Amino acid sequence: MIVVENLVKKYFEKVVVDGISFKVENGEIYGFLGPNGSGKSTTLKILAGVLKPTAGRVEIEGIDVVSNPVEVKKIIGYVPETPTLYESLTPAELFSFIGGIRGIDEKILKERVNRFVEAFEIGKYMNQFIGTLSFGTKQKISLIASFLHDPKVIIMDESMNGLDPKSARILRELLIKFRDDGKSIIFSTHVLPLAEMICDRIGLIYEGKLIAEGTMDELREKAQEENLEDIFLKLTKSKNEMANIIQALQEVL
Ligand SMILES: Nc1ncnc2c1ncn2[C@@H]1O[C@H](COP(=O)(O)OP(=O)(O)OP(=O)(O)O)[C@@H](O)[C@H]1O
Repeated sequence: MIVVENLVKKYFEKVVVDGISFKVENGEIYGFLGPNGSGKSTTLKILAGVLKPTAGRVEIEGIDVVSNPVEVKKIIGYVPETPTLYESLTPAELFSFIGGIRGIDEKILKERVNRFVEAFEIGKYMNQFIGTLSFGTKQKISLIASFLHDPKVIIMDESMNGLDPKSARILRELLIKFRDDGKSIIFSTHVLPLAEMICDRIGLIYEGKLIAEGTMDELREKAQEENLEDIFLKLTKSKNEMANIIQALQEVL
């Protein structure tokens, strides 16, 4: 379970996360949506213990992220927006290294690696330097690296980016399985149909504030719109601007 209370992050004097609170239960997929620059990555980095908050509290499975970052890292799988991997290792070496530092039993590690490598079809790259691989392949390696220790809590920042349709589908099915296993999952995405399809609840962040939260039905009720794209545009006050912007573009093009 993830509990976020009155979270604030300032960069110098600029407030980019402005007192947000939410929970992600066990066995729940929570979609974290918002326009560019609204504070999603910053929030997810704080949840993952990568960044310190200016104020507020985050607990993961009852453990405070700020005072116990090492304990928290044992139980979370964090997939950053841009894969940050050791470019001079091969995927095989990276997974073995992760198995070592995470203390994963060798037999279990081998089984998990084989299963994920097969699912994401990266077998042919296992002995190639990560630095030479495509963005999408690095993204798959980053996902596998974050799942190998079977984390209770999964935090993913735009992790569908770069994945081909088959791998995106595999990841979607995997997230549903993780939810059914009782894990807490939070992910940010701009792929609204994906969020609409698999999220139990969605939080909408705008200029650092959580402006709406709920199930799809609750969001439909709040925005008086049917699909998530219209809900998103209405609640982020973009809907009325769109017609003017498109009109202005048509005049110059
Ligand atoms: N290291 C930093 N120093 C100063 N400002 C930063 C820093 N990192 C992020 N910001 C600012 O914080 C705000 C929120 O950024 P963040 O990356 O969290 O947004 P986001 O919602 O994830 O956006 P996107 O959808 O484009 O990925 C932005 O205005 C960004 O410029």
